Amino acid sequence: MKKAIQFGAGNIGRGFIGGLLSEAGYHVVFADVNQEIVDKINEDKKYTIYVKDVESKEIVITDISAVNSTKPELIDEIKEAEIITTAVGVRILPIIAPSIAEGIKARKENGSEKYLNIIACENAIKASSQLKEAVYGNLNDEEKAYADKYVGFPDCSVDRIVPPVRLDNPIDVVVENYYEWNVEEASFKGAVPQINGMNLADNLMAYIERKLFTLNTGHCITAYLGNYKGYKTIDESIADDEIFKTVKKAMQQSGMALVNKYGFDKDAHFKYIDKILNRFKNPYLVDDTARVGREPLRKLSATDRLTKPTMTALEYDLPVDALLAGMAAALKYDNAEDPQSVELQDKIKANGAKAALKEVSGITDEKILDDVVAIYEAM
Ligand SMILES: NC(=O)C1=CN([C@@H]2O[C@H](COP(=O)(O)OP(=O)(O)OC[C@H]3O[C@@H](n4cnc5c(N)ncnc54)[C@H](O)[C@@H]3O)[C@@H](O)[C@H]2O)C=CC1
Ligand SMILES: O=P(O)(O)OC[C@H]1O[C@](O)(CO)[C@@H](O)[C@@H]1O
Repeated sequence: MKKAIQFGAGNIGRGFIGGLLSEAGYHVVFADVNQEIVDKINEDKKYTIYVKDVESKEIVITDISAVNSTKPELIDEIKEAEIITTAVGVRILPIIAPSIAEGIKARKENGSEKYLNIIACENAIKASSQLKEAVYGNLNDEEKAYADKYVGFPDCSVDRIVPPVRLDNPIDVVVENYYEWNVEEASFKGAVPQINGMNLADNLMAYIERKLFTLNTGHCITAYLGNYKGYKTIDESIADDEIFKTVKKAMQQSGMALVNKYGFDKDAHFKYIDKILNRFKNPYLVDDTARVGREPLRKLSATDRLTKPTMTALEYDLPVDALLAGMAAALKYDNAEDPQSVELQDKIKANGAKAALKEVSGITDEKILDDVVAIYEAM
């Protein structure tokens, strides 16, 4: 039996990566802290992915089980796994790293010469490399040497919109039809697994930035502007012509930065942007602005979807006004249920918008900070 472990039985875990692994013939063990979900997966041993788009379909995912990721059973599962994937959120990676390290130690103690590949499917730059660093922090030199030989950490980009939906069965999921999962071929250890839907790539940074600074840039600006105007969902927000125009312009400004940086074909890239804007309009997905805008401190940080494309565009002397409008809208994001939004608003109240943005984004260019604040104050 080929075994895969999917850390995080949430939306992407069940709605995308876990589903692909199961369809590729793996027995998928979901590892999660949510005991209710763990129990339900073990009880049903299957769930349904509802694809809701222009065309709808249902895919039943089978040959699955689950384990509580805080329990010792997880280590036994890691001993037998060929592949580990994560979709837990980038800030959770350091929390799961010690268990993964324990699993690697157990494999070494068993004298295992089986390869293990670990792919962090998170919205972040080189998330698997980040996880590797956290795992290696829990290994001694001998264990690191073992991991260097047998454990791969290929980076990836992961793209499918899977909003949380309350269905009668809590482990069923609703997804869009589109998906794209690009994984760095050269970093696999041992034979590269053949998984339908997993695209092997060699220029991963280009794929990661293409996705993060196009879909995620446009998506969060839609969320922040939509929230500001009182819309609840992404499709409602993008139907507002003023928001649509700002979002499209921001994606094109980020796009021109990518075209210059990576030599992408401009026409093809602008078509990619239009396709993404159509995905935002999907009326069958009820995707809250609060989900897409979640954790604004992370989204405004130096390497993420607002600041990084802006700084790249500036390096090439390209216009950035729509991206700055997106940042201003992020500063306006005020949601008492999102701890990072509360922290952001506290920082703004304590020190002003300019100082808060400077601290959160790492931007030191006074003119850019002033331009964002001018838009923010005019809103
Ligand atoms: N939902 C989406 O459309 C997409 C999400 N992503 C990325 O995928 C990642 C997960 O996002 P979602 O699936 O939306 O979130 P989610 O909140 O639906 O799922 C996260 C899961 O991780 C579990 N978890 C939390 N701490 C854990 C731990 N210590 N050990 C094991 N499991 C733990 C949670 O209980 C939850 O089931 C994020 O990095 C997100 O940026 C990427 C592309 C699309
Ligand atoms: O999961 P994050 O990084 O908080 O951001 C939400 C984003 O993730 C996605 O769910 C999938 O890429 C997008 O829909 C959205 O832009």
